Amino acid sequence: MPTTQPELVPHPEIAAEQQYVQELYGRLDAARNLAAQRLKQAISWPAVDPQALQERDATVRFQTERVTALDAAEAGLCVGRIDRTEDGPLYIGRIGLAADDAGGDPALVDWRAPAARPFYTATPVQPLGVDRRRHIRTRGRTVVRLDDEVLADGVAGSGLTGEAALLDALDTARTGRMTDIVRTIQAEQDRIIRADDRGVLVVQGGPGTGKTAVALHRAAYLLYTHRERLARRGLLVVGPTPTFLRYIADVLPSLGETGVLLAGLGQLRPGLDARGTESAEAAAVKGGLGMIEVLAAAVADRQVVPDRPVEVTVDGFALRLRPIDVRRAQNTARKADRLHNLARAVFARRIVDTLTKRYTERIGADVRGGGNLLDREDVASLRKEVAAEPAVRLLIDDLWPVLTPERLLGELFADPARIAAATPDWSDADRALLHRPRGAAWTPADVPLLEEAEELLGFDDSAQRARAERDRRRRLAEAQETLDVLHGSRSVDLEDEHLEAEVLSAGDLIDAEQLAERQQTVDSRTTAERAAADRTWTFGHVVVDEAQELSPMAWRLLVRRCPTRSMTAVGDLAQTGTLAGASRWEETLRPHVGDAWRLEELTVNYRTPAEIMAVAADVLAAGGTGATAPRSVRPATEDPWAELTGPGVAVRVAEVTAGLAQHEGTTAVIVPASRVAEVAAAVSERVSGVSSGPAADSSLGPVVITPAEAKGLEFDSVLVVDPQRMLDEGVRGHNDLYVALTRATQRLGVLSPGELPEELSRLA
Ligand SMILES: Nc1ncnc2c1ncn2[C@@H]1O[C@H](COP(=O)(O)OP(=O)(O)OP(=O)(O)O)[C@@H](O)[C@H]1O
Repeated sequence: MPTTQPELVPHPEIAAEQQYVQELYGRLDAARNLAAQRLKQAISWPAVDPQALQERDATVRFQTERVTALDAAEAGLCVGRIDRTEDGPLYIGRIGLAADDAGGDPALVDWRAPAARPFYTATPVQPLGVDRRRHIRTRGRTVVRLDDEVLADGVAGSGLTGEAALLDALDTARTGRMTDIVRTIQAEQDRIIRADDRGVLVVQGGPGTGKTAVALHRAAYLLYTHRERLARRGLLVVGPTPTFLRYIADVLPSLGETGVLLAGLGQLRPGLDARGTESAEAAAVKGGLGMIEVLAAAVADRQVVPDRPVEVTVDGFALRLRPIDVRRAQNTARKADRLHNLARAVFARRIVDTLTKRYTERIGADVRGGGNLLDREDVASLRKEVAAEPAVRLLIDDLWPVLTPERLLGELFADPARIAAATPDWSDADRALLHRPRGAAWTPADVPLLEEAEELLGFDDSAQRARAERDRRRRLAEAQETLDVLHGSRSVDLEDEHLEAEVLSAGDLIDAEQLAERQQTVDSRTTAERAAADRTWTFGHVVVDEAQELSPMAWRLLVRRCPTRSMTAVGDLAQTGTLAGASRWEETLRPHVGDAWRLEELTVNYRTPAEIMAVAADVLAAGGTGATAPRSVRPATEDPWAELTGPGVAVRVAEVTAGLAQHEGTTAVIVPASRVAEVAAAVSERVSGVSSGPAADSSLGPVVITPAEAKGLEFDSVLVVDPQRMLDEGVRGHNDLYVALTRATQRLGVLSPGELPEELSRLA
């Protein structure tokens, strides 16, 4: 059973632990000094050639990462210890530190190492060779609290690991930034964090069960366990919104991992930050797999066959192109290459051939009725003339334009006629959802479509490749010249002929090809930077948070970026807010990964106090999904409440928020989308530091946000406004209200202008 040592009565062993922890910090300082010294040395290495430069960059990067990881380990370096029946105590911490005796246990074991596992999973029923577990809490470098659990007595407890330390951590006021949970990871979470990385691991869990925490600690675990592979291929963490990404941004760095790419769905296309908004229905239509066909049809629609002959004038001769000529050129091009932009060259060649033929027929015809008078060379020069004619180029552009994904989609969405042509079986209502003015901002739902379009269009890089080849030849020629100069100059400098024979010239050591290669510049970007800039980059592992929100098209994009399917997806089907999001994991994943996925569940809610969760559970039940609410681990210190405000709801919200903002920690006012402006204005008048919308930041003051914007976040105080409208307005209204109610870590109030919805009768 857990024994908690109240802070006022010092634990008898606190001084001994302080001494050990002090020693650990001594080792940390030594490791940090060594890494800093090595970094300094590496920076001053002379980089005589690109190879040395590359080696220097790699060492600098390695030592920088080491220093960063050691710096990150400073806060809470040692998290606890296990006393093993056979082998004595083992200290667990944020990093591993070697002991003086290389043969024995390390002074500190990294929490991710296999030896640390019993710290998180040993129970009185299954003690795994552990007699006692001790959680050590430090402030700065000072030990302030010890919490012991005796496991050897076999008395089953609450099922929680280090309950006292856990509850202490959960009661801490929030700062608006998520923190790591290395000290108090629970057994069911540990199992998921360390699970095998093959295939897609889906983690389903209710609100507050630690899905985000688990996903991020799993990322850190995988980086530790498969360091080399993941350092090369990179690890991508996908979150729903920029606010959410900011909320989780500190966790991996605090675990010493800085090389991870965090991206929202709107940022998965390099060079684009899609933050446009659109209706839930439009996003749903764009998220369906039916869009694959629509895009293919939209591309085919840009390959035009005119319905009557067209004429083009070359050097005063009108040359005629019949629809059948274009159709033939089109068929040949489509057979030659699947990708529109690459097949275009074949199409253009066929059109130029046909026009050249017409041209030769016109000017080479023998007036006396004999054969064509032009020889091969004449025909070749006429062909050149046709190909260079601007009118011919324009015609080819009309019939088979070069398309970027942005152009294809922009022109498709802006033109109802194009939409109709690409969606033969769609209703007019669905077609109208795709329509938007030209130049409107791209939305997150557009990103998978732009990427899909890129797959269909391809990119004709022949000009780029030709340029690269020309560059290579130039470098080669320059290198040869350099070597020639060196060779020519050596006998001038050396008078002794014998000596000259013994001196190796540059040309003997290196040939022009090698020298040219070394003149190429070295790419010194980190893996994450290179991955972020390259749309063809494939990741070693992808972590998806709030995975229930992903549309089928978004899944398709992510699977393309991770062909090994080594993915972790965490989410909650009871919180799905988008129409295109998941209702069943099986249905969502099978089209993309077949059977290569498995499900794990988290069942304990660490965030929301039991009394608040009981209110949320009623809403969940009324939603009819059949899902059960997770079990809360702690009681509320204040009961949740509701108040009927009448029509002046915004003013009352402002008054109550001003009161809540007096408490320590963060405050959120969660409102239906149609009330954001009114409520945000009223609250801003009363309280300072208020922010709202997608960029809202609770570390600055109260935030006024929608349930969609609150997804994944948590706040000490939550005020839910107009629950009835939230139910009516959301496309999955019960899920929205459920999300809103479960954001609170301490206190919850509900303000309703009219009658409380039946679902909240517990608060009446
Ligand atoms: N083992 C743990 N020790 C300490 N705190 C924990 C632990 N597990 C979860 N928490 C805390 O509980 C809160 C909820 O965790 P998290 O946000 O990861 O839950 P979630 O399942 O992603 O929730 P939601 O579905 O609402 O987004 C966080 O403050 C997190 O730090």
